[in-house]
Amino acid sequence: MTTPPPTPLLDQVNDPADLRKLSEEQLPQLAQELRGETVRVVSFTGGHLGASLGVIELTLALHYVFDTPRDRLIWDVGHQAYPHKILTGRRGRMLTLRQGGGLSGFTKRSESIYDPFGAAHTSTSISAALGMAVARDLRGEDHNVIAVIGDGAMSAGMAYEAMNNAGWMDSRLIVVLNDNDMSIAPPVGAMSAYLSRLISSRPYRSIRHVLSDLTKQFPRGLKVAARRAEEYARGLVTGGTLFEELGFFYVGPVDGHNLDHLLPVLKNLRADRDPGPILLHVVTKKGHGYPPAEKSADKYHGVGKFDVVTGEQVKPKANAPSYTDVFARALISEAEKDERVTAITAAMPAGTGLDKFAKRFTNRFFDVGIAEQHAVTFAAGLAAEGLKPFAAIYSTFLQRAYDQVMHDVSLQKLPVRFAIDRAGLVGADGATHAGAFDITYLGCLPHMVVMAAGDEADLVHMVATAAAIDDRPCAFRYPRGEGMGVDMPTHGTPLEIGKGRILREGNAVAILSFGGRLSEAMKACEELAARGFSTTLADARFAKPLDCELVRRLATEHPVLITLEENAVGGFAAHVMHYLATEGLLDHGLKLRPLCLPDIYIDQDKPELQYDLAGLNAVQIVATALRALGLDKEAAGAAARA
Ligand SMILES: Cc1ncc(C[n+]2csc(CCOP(=O)(O)OP(=O)(O)O)c2C)c(N)n1
Ligand SMILES: CC(=O)[C@@H](O)[C@H](O)COP(=O)(O)O
Ligand SMILES: [Mg+2]
Repeated sequence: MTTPPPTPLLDQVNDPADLRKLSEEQLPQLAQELRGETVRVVSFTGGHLGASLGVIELTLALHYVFDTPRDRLIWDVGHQAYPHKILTGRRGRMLTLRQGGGLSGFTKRSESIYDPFGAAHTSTSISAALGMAVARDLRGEDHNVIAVIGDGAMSAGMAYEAMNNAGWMDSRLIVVLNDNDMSIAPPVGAMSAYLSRLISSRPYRSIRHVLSDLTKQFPRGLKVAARRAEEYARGLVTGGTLFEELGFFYVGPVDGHNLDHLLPVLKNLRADRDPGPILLHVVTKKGHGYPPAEKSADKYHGVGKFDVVTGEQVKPKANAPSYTDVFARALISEAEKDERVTAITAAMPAGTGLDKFAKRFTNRFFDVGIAEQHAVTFAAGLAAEGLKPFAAIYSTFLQRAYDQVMHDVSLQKLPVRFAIDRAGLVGADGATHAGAFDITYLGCLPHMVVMAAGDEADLVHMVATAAAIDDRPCAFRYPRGEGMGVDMPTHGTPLEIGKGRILREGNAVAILSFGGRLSEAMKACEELAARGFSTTLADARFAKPLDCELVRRLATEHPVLITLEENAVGGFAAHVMHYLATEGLLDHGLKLRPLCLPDIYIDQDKPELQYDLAGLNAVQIVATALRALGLDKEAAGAAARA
């Protein structure tokens, strides 16, 4: 390990109050130290490096000028908040970032008073900031509220809903648009093109111009009125920027890496007491100041551990293809057979594997931006016209689009196929990104077929099944990470709808698994067999329609039935229990044990440890079975050996 470069200024900064003791002349050096420290930390922990490197100067300038935490600073997503964490008393814990018991990879209210609002899903910051600004006004207080939102996050409906509301209200609010011309992938959409035009039509101002503009700009009301009068007089009725038309006072674009520009602008915004929202357009570069990040296509959006000198990332050797890759390949194969197959992502082309689909079928691939709600209804429109849309959306992000799934898809029985990646616990991203609820929120919708892949081969068949289901919507879920290493089929074959499969037969215990815990269920069966208990293992494949015949058989032929799923209470087990109760199959002594995610939010950790906490690993399945068989002592012993 090389010795980290000295950080004499950063060492003096435990919190923003220390930062404000430094002179402005010292800030460029501090920025350099902060950048080096951010790179160093993430080289050990992995994480969202590129976004953080892009806001080093902005973070320094905001904390230097504003009186945080009294002034509220809200980072959209929170994935760019590593330098903010370093400056706000968390430097000593940075090496625990994204690890069990450590710092979250996002902003989190319970972590620091400098995190006034938690995040991880995009585009919430302006709404939250407006709420805080209005609360301040109602209380008669006078602090500032600042939201920092990226250009990618600006593509989501929620950001526009918030601007629409803010522009109409009188609350004093500062929105910093951090425009690095990147989302996770290159940004898409008309708004992105508009921002580029805005920047090229208004090149950076020299410091002399910035200052003189700002002096002229305040008080804002007068400036706006004067400019409007002049525009109307000259017949320029097209108005100002889109933001101005929405009621914001637009300032910029400003070079977000130039402290000589940022500081005076921010000081002016701090001094401004006029009502209404301001939008400061700051232009930055994702990955700025770290050459390997600047050169890479994704600007080091999300990285594993890496070598600081070369930038080379440590990629653990894969033992099996990832579910995401299997899905992408299977979908391409379906698209080769049927030209109606189309694919939609909401700004996650690489994460969902659809970047591969995009290369092969450019015209049938749609990246709609960070806009899950639109993605779903757009898919509904495609389906209404007879196409076969696959909306590939992470389980956690599909939560955004619930009404669209219900109202636009399920109610109209439109055959949209939901490819739900990141089902279950996801590791380092923690609770915000866990796919914990989709079986519940999809399983209760009429018409919806809900499948979960027990292994990667079955995922191939589920893609084929989804392509074949053309009279109603369906969803298939699969976890983050590698498959089980099973033999892969050469092509997908549609499954019989609502039919599960039996993988091994026994008589003491039945395990009915739905989805990605199948491998743990298999291990549990081996362990139970070693203890002399024969187990039936079934893979339900469908939560809806449920394989009632299979459930009935398992319930009537075994004294103990365990259901297993990576979803919260109210998911697969609820369907099984509902059926059993309705049919009177719980009236004769069956010991039913539903194993699902507990009713808590599980923070970041290694997935296997998260599942330990959730009680969904093989040892806990075995302990559950032994307890149900009345072998409490053995169960305790089995659990203790974990
Ligand atoms: C609702 C939602 N959809 C998708 C994501 C995944 N995601 C995280 S960051 C990001 C890109 C954000 O781009 P931008 O706001 O420009 O920030 P940058 O990374 O460029 O700083 C995306 C798509 C998410 N966190 N939340
Ligand atoms: C911040 C964010 O929401 C994404 O970058 C997310 O962390 C990606 O997760 P995966 O690594 O599972 O694609
Ligand atoms: Mg961006």
